[in-house]
Amino acid sequence: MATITLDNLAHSYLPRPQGPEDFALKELNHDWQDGAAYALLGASGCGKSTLLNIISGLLIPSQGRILFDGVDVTHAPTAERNIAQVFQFPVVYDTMTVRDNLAFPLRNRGRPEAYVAERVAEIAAMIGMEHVLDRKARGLTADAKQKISLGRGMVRKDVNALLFDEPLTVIDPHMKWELRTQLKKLHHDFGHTMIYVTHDQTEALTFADRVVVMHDGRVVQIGTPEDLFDRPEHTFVGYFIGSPGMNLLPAEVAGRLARIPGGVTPLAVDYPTLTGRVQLGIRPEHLRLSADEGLPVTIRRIEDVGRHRIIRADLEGHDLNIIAPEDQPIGPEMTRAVFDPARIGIYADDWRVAPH
Ligand SMILES: Nc1ncnc2c1ncn2[C@@H]1O[C@H](COP(=O)(O)OP(=O)(O)OP(=O)(O)O)[C@@H](O)[C@H]1O
Repeated sequence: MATITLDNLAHSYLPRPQGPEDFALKELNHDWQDGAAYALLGASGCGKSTLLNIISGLLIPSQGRILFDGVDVTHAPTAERNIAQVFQFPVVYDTMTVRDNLAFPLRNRGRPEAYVAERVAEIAAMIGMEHVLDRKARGLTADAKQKISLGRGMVRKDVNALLFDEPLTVIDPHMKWELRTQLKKLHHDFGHTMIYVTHDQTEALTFADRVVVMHDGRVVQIGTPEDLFDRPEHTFVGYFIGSPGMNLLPAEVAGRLARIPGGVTPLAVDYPTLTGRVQLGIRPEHLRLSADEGLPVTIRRIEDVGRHRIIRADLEGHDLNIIAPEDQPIGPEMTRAVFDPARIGIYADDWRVAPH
């Protein structure tokens, strides 16, 4: 395993980039800690694959360096980086048996056959393919082939890092959950440095110790799933994480009060004088409906999603989502929304503002 350092890294696909907007990956400094499980999360086109390809050596960055345990590998080819990769679609040898496919990376490195057999058995059990080890890969479903790809990616214990690029796309939903749990267990048992690219927040939040959220070519926050939920550093994180995401309302902040559509709501802390576009952010979980306190809302729709209800409301022309417990009665007198002051975040030009 290795610590992977990104040093002033940036990438533009254009030969002569003029400004930040020409960079698919904007300047980034970060250490991926040895043995940690990271998810790289963001919407399509935000630069996830660009970053992963730089780490794996498929792409040479136009700026900065990448180091494995302090050694500069910026220009080293993939083969020299000692990493295992699993892609979105299966990469298997059709004419080989499942067993030989799984054994391939180990035999390639000249491991003794007894060790190969032991590891293949372990991995086959993990991906639930013990019973088809002697079948040829040809003719297996895409789902089964992708499990082989995952198994092949994980069979070596001595890699610097394991990189996954949306590896569960072709896997059926039930198996997805199972494989994600297995990957997490594998990480726990072997302590590989893992980087897992996805645009699916559930996948990222269940798999990773640390989630790296990317937006528009920039890393906007690196944190635990709890950090991302409790303290989104950027409005994109607030909006992208959560179901539904954080509510954002235009605001004017003075001391411990925020003026938002519908009136004034108290804040738990003082803020400095703010410039730029100021917004108040609050998660639907931290709002509650009331008959007599808070700001006036119009309820448009109530969705029952099992564990709780999502109330789609309107606050002076702005959407406001509120999550209410399933057992809370919602009568016609519940026409106000109460904001929990301790859970409000204030944002200026999309970045969270630290209170005084
Ligand atoms: N080879 C390329 N040449 C030019 N532009 C590219 C190339 N590859 C990616 N881009 C652009 O760089 C930006 C980031 O793309 P990237 O594939 O890294 O995003 P992503 O988050 O992985 O998206 P997806 O999930 O759709 O693969 C996009 O605007 C994309 O159009």
